Amino acid sequence: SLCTAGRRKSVAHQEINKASKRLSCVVKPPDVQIKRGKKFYEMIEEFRETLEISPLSADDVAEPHRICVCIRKRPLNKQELNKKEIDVVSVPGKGVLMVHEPKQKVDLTKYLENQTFQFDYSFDETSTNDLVYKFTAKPLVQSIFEGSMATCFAYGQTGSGKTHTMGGDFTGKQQNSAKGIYALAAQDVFALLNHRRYANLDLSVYVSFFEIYNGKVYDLLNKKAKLRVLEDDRQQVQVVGLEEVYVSAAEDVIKMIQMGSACRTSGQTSANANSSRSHAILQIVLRRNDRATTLHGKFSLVDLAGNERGTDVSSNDRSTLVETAEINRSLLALKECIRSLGKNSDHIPFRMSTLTKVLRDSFIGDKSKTCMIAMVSPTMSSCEYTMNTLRYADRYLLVTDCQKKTRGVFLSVLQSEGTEWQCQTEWSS
Ligand SMILES: Nc1ncnc2c1ncn2[C@@H]1O[C@H](COP(=O)(O)OP(=O)(O)OP(=O)(O)O)[C@@H](O)[C@H]1O
Repeated sequence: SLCTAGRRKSVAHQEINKASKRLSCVVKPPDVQIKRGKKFYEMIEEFRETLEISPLSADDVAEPHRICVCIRKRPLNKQELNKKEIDVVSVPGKGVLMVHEPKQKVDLTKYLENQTFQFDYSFDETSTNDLVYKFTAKPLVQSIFEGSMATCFAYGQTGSGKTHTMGGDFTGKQQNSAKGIYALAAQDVFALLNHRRYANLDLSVYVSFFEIYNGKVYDLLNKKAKLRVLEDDRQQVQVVGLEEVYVSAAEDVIKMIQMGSACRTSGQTSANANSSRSHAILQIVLRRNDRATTLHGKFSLVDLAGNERGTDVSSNDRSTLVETAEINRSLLALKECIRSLGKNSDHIPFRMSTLTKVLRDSFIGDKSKTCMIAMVSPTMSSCEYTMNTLRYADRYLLVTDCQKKTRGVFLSVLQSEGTEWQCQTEWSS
């Protein structure tokens, strides 16, 4: 249990400290840089041996959630392995993720700061897209047949695996679009459409795919046409002229994804490689086959802009600053809207950004359901970005009306600093 993990943690701490002291007395490192890295690596390995591991399996049951917050750690890649980068993230399972942050005291003694975060589900580096899908988007697909407005977000720093998760993995330059959450969701939509339980609803499936860059909407199924977002007097938000393509099979959806993704990256040079600075939104829409093609349910799958821009203040290029401010604003708005949804609040601050405006439907009413998959890179060099992601997505901060866990006492100290949230989390037994 987590309580045991908590107790073990302090014991492990002492042992690790002892071990590191011994090492530092006896071993004189010839190459400080490498030795330093290695020592942290050893400390982390020793700590890992004390962890109780119970990874999520495909046989586990996906519990229904109105708001589900998950974390996915990607494996170290080839370049990182070549550079002998250290993996500082552990996923023991049961929704827990730990970061082993290397620290140094003023007297230069090294120690690990082990921070624990709790989510609904945590996926380790061996998890497949299929497994992630089962616990995140799959339950939402079912819900749109019941009339829900569902959203699934991929959040994280550039290179942490958002596109891999949503759009599918790459073998060389070729993306396996059929293996991403977009495609897996599309396959299930058609499976359910033909299921006898929903057949009498007489529904058709439509797809739209668009991008939000610097607060502007671009249609990825119509040559990146720039579209306007309007709100009528009944507060209904409309993206004027957005293509909504009728699809009759999952393969059609995959074609649209490939077309849209190609459109998204076309004409990009390294100077304007904005795909990781824009939000991509795929919408799978269910409409009744009546005269008005009445909306029945909608699933929005969102590949969010890289969040590291939020901390990147080194650039003084004006367009980058504007871009950064816009990304920050939309991610903060998203967090506020999910928080309002969690509190069942009447006030949804959706006007704060274009992203939340176009997703307004998804934040109102008891039929709204949402899932956030936060991605993290495992390396020591991305530690700071990883901590930012974890703080953003921490279930207890994102969803404030959470139930008290009986397994442990959760302490969280919230401190608001501008648009940045800072927190400390600990388990105590
Ligand atoms: N779970 C995983 N297993 C194996 N490889 C992965 C995994 N997640 C990501 N990768 C690999 O890591 C690299 C970066 O992933 P990806 O392009 O999905 O990141 P991203 O977060 O979408 O970045 P960007 O914001 O720049 O689009 C890719 O080469 C991808 O194939």
